Amino acid sequence: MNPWIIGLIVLLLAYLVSILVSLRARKNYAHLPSHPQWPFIGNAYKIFGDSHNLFLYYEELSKMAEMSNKPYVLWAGPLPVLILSNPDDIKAAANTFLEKPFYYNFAKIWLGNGVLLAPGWLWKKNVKKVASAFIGSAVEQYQGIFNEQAQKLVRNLEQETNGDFFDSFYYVSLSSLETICKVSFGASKTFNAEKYYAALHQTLDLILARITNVFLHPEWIYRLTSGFKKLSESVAVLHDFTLTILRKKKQDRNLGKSDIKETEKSKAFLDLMLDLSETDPHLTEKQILSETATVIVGGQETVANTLFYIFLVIGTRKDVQDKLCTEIKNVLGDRDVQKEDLHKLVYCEAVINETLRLYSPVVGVLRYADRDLKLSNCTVVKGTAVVLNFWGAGRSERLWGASAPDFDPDRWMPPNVPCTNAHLPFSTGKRACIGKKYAMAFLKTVVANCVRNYEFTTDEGFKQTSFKIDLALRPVDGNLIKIRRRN
Ligand code: HEM
Repeated sequence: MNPWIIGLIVLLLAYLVSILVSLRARKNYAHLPSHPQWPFIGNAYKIFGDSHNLFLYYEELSKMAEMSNKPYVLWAGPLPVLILSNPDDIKAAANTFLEKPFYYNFAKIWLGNGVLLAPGWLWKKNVKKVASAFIGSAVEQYQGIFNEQAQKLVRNLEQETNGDFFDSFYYVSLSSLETICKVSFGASKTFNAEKYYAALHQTLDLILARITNVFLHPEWIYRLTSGFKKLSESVAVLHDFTLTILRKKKQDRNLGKSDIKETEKSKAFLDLMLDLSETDPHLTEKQILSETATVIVGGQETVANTLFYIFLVIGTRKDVQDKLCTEIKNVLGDRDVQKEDLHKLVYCEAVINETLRLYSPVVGVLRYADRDLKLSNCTVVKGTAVVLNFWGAGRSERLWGASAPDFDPDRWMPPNVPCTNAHLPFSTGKRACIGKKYAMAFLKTVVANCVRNYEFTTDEGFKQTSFKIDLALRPVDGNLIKIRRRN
């Protein structure tokens, strides 16, 4: 028989089998909003294209879910992906499902089995150890680093006070990277933030390029590409930084020396991991490398994006900057931020929360349903990939009222009662962010320092800007600000 005909029959049979396997899910999800399906690829045609196209689709499906108040279903070929936007559904799924779908594996070459990517059983073993470096009392010890870094950012921004519009992303990225690296590595002399940043961004870009190209998903194909070679090289740069510092620390420990100076108030994340590894055989050098890379990426990209959006939104609102200035003056005057000040910066917290509600850097996360779960409008069928849609929950007019699209920090101020149930930028449930306390303390410290030194103005283009989903939410354009020294 003609080999083409044999190939076609095999393909058809595979297609029929996949339809049969997914019959139960198809029946369960038949009443949910979706787009028309194409043979073989289902709705996957909706996610082809660039990261801007991906955002437009995400926005469209979020609106469909909002209007119907039901989950949206996407068929990635024969595989169902259920997008949950209702906070109760999101919470139920986040508390039930520990596993992550295979898409996360594309970052394993870099983050290994660190807590972000680890299978459920390993995550349970390690999460408390990693999280112990970011609980309240540990974060309080980093306040000196936060002040130092915020002041450095203020100094770096000085060169942009010539009245021209500029893109603040590089400045805030470097600042958040240096901060999380100081917390992770301690005061290492070998750390070069610019070199680390270049490798980090090349790594993120290459992983994203793979996620958005289904032809690169099979491992054996990807390994034949130049992208794989480049990714291996940039990951090697990142791992070498950590390994050099880790091995030096180990050497010093063996010699009974410590590189922790008397003046350093906090213990670096790596030192904490090394302490724990003395009694915990699971904390191998490889595992410590993965946990450190995870903490650095967790604490860098998200924090940088949040600061970037804060500067953009406050630049459109002089009244918000005036209120921030009054609060900063009343709580701090001209002095450094101390840990006792953080809870008093109430309006500053409202500005951060409102920015995160509208521009959550992580628009959604994925979980793998390893069992059935009953929700209000459907049953999640085992084998489904579930998206927890934080963007949809944060912008829902049903939950936040008609003013949901507006930037309004006052909705967080008493006596107003915000819909905290639908505010999920740090995720929720078992695998939620462990860095929230760190993030809020650092963000407040930077905002206080920057706003008391500069007045921000945003380019008009920002109001019309659209977004793209490049792992984190990024604007397509219109992302420029202007700063002026305050008297
Ligand atoms: C505004 C800042 C931040 C935002 C919006 C944010 C958001 C998130 C989200 C949505 C997740 C869940 C990811 C998933 O389920 O796939 C997550 C997890 C994580 N974040 Fe953050 N994060 C922020 C800051 C930080 C910081 C500062 C650190 C470290 C110091 C950090 C470390 C982590 C880690 C280690 C995880 C994995 C937790 C686990 O799976 O157990 N994050 N973050």
